[in-house]
Amino acid sequence: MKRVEHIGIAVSDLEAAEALYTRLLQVAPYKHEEVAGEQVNTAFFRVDDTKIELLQSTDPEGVIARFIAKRGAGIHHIAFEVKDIVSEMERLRNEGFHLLSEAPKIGADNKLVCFVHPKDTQGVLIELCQERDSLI
Ligand SMILES: CC[C@@H](C(=O)O)C(=O)SCCNC(=O)CCNC(=O)[C@H](O)C(C)(C)COP(=O)(O)OP(=O)(O)OC[C@H]1O[C@@H](n2cnc3c(N)ncnc32)[C@H](O)[C@@H]1OP(=O)(O)O
Ligand SMILES: [Co+2]
Repeated sequence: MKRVEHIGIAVSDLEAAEALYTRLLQVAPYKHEEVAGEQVNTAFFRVDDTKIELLQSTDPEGVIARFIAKRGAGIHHIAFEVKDIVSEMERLRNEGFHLLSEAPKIGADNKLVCFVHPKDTQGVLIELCQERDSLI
């Protein structure tokens, strides 16, 4: 794993959360993107060499909506950048971690992503991500 690529934060009102993080970080979001496959709208802020990813559900039954219903808004996942997501997935499977997809999925910001079940990681949802342009 190379570094923390982003921290995902589940929010119920993206516009209000964006305004708040803009005030907090003193920087505007550099990007908005809908990821239909994950049923989310996102806004991204740069913080040094990492990012904050705000996530609002586009579906009342989506994972972000369910997370907020159960736990309230807040930190949803930590994403680690990896060099080769397929081999990292294989390594983690061999280590006994339960991955939430068989293969990498399309994420936001030009990434391939996959998730490790929070039950295997002390209650923290972990995302792996790899830049799509850097595919090996
Ligand atoms: C924008 C695209 C991409 C990117 O490029 O960065 C993203 O970040 S997408 C982010 C949204 N997508 C995902 O999170 C996909 C992976 N997540 C899942 O598949 C599910 O959320 C889950 C982790 C498998 C949980 O789903 P499910 O089992 O259906 O939900 P429950 O609500 O029943 O929860 C079961 C259990 O797990 C706890 N939980 C749920 N989410 C989290 C979380 N983020 N962190 C920690 N724990 C979590 C939940 O509280 C339940 O616990 P118990 O109540 O104790 O059973
Ligand atoms: Co993410």
